[in-house]
Amino acid sequence: MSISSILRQDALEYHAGGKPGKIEVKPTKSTATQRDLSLAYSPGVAEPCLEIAENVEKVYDYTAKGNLVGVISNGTAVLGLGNIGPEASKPVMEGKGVLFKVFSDIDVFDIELAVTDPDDFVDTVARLEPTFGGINLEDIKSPECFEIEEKLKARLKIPIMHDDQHGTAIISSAALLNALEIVDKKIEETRFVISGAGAAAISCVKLYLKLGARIENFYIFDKDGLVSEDRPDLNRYLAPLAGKAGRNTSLAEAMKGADVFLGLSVGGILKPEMVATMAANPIVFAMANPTPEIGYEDAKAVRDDLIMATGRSDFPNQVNNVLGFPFIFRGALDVRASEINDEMKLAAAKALACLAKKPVPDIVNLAYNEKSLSFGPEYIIPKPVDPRLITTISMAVAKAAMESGVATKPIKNWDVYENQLAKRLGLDNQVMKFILKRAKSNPKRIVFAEAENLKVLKAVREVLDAGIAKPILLGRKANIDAICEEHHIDLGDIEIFDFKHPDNAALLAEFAELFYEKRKRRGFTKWEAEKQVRKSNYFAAMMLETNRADGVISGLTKNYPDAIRPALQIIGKKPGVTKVAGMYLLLSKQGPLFFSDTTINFSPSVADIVEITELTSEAVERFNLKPKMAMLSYSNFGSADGDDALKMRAATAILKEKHPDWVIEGEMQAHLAFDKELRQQNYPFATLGNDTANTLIFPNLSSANIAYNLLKEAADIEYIGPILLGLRKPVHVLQLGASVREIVNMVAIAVVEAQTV
Ligand SMILES: NC(=O)C1=CN([C@@H]2O[C@H](COP(=O)(O)OP(=O)(O)OC[C@H]3O[C@@H](n4cnc5c(N)ncnc54)[C@H](OP(=O)(O)O)[C@@H]3O)[C@@H](O)[C@H]2O)C=CC1
Ligand SMILES: CC(=O)C(=O)O
Ligand SMILES: [Mg+2]
Repeated sequence: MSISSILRQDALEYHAGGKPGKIEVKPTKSTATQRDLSLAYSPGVAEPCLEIAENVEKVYDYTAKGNLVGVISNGTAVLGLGNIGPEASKPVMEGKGVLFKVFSDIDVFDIELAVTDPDDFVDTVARLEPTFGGINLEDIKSPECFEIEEKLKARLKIPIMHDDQHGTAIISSAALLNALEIVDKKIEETRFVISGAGAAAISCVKLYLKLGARIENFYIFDKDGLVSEDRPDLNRYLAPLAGKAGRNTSLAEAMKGADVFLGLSVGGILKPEMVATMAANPIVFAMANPTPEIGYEDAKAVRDDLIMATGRSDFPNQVNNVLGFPFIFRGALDVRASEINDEMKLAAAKALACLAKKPVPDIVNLAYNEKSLSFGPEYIIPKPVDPRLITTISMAVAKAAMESGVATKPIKNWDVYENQLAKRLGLDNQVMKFILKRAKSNPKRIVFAEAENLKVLKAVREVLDAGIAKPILLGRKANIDAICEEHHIDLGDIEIFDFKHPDNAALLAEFAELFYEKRKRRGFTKWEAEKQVRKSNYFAAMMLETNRADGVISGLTKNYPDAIRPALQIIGKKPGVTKVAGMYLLLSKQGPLFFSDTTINFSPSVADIVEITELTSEAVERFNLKPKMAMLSYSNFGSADGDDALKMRAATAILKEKHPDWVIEGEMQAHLAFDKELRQQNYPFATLGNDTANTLIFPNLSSANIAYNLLKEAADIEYIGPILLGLRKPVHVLQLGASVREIVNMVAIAVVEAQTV
């Protein structure tokens, strides 16, 4: 498998385009004014300098050191490309910087050193200790890399890790343990063939031995052949790993009957005919980059019982140290660990292996264009884009650092730490966490009107795992079971209601009668009523109406007006309410934003706006938030007199009078809802006061709908909705194509609503 010429051109253009390279330095403080500059530099900068001079630990308070990692190489073993020199290694080191940033929010200076002598290398790096919170050594050839790491660890008090050794060992161990579990083999009895006897390979072998593998079961090859006792050239790192088989044993011979092949050498050296001779259910990790020892498809073509992994992202099972280093360093930096020790490495490997067995978040399936990743031969290890990696691995590493006594700044509150980690990737979602917690405190019966659907069934599994509701599924049992079986979804003994089954004829008749009573003066005949309640979303609404369920989730496969109709016809509005409306929640970086009415009322009157705002305020409070409402328009506090401006002005006046304690202001342009300074300068009377709005009320459906759709697409903001307001009991209609996560969120919202009905 070679890199195609198109890809080569793409890669070169990618790196050369715009500003050459992949990273830049960005200030984190305001530099807009002369005053800012005086603080950032002279004279202000002298103050933190003096503080640090007095107490060197304060460098963590006043500089970027605590979040800064040096990625340092001399270019002697760059990927599988060999000794190509420090300049040629720079794209890889910049790349590593990018991965540190996007996966764990760690800042990196990449440093390429023109030095190969181990002692010179150590002296140079040791002198950088004041700059960095941690040091990631990268792509340094063996055996020098071992000596370099050992000496630096002895000299420095910040965490240091040679990633090609330990990152690779940790990640491949997690994948190996899971693969062995799938093929039901014991590591003690597993026979390994290792291609490569360098930094990565030696470290992997050592960790596998710690996990229970036996040294006599290893056949390790380098350029000169088998690492065997009869070789006089073995260095002090390799000699203890030498086997008894003669040095002339070939790779092909060793592969016969082998259980595991691990490639950490160069591309293309493993032949399909060798894979063909391996033991039953063989495992091949061809991890050389960018070209693996054998291509994924070439290996799979000769063995259909093979579990195959590579270091690349374009095939299943990417076993690459990117799954480790960002999160290992995150955990180590956060507890200000003095080193990265074996306990921390093993904790990372175990956490990673466990995570692969948990249900895969939708966002990961989406990223890989997969319908349903789940633990098995094609998914032995989580994907690098999995948003749970940061919390799972970093917390495990931080805990292990504390337990092994190397943490100088222990974590005091793990919930707070978990939130901080999630926030680093913009995953902070306090609002939904609150709703999920509240739902769990008193789970309600939620009926899923469209249960013969993969996404719904996956959501139901998550709902069961989270304990937020008692799901009832409407659909044919055989169909639901078939989908679950195909996608390895275990729903246990969940209630499945095959409502059209002859056994349920009496219930259907009862519902038809009730529906007829409700709608006979709205033109429905008995025959039509019987027909309607045989539709799943009518049946679900009937279950809710007759207290056989506490909430309904429907709509995923229907169009919105069709899906909402049964709720309006059967459940109807709350007493005293004349309007039903739809609200969206956007989880913006600044915090949650509620938009209303995005879904139902085309051109609401002043009275309608008042009612919609009241319903919205009540719903926002259910999220444990105080509504701070901006009544939006194109005019500011009477600056224009168009119909919509007048409408929002009048509605604001009524609401202010009715609810004097509310935080509500208007009419105003959308930016004023967020720009406190501008508002205070020009409209100091505006009672949003020192706050920014969290609830936006729009003058009509077009503006609300356009605004939230624009934001969610252009600004890539996660959203939840539409949340129906004004119904007597909780019914929520999903948007066509809603994701599993959105469905789960809607269930939680329905449960919390049902708790207060
Ligand atoms: N997927 C992942 O996460 C990772 C993958 N890797 C990959 O592993 C490989 C090795 O990296 P690293 O250990 O850092 O580098 P090293 O230079 O330390 O080791 C390379 C090893 O490969 C051996 N080798 C080279 N050519 C052959 C050959 N034809 N047959 C058998 N052995 C050979 C070398 O033998 P000799 O000692 O005789 O020179 C050496 O032992 C690279 O391809 C790298 O991309 C590395 C880290 C992580
Ligand atoms: C992934 C990595 O570090 C390597 O291939 O060298
Ligand atoms: Mg590397």
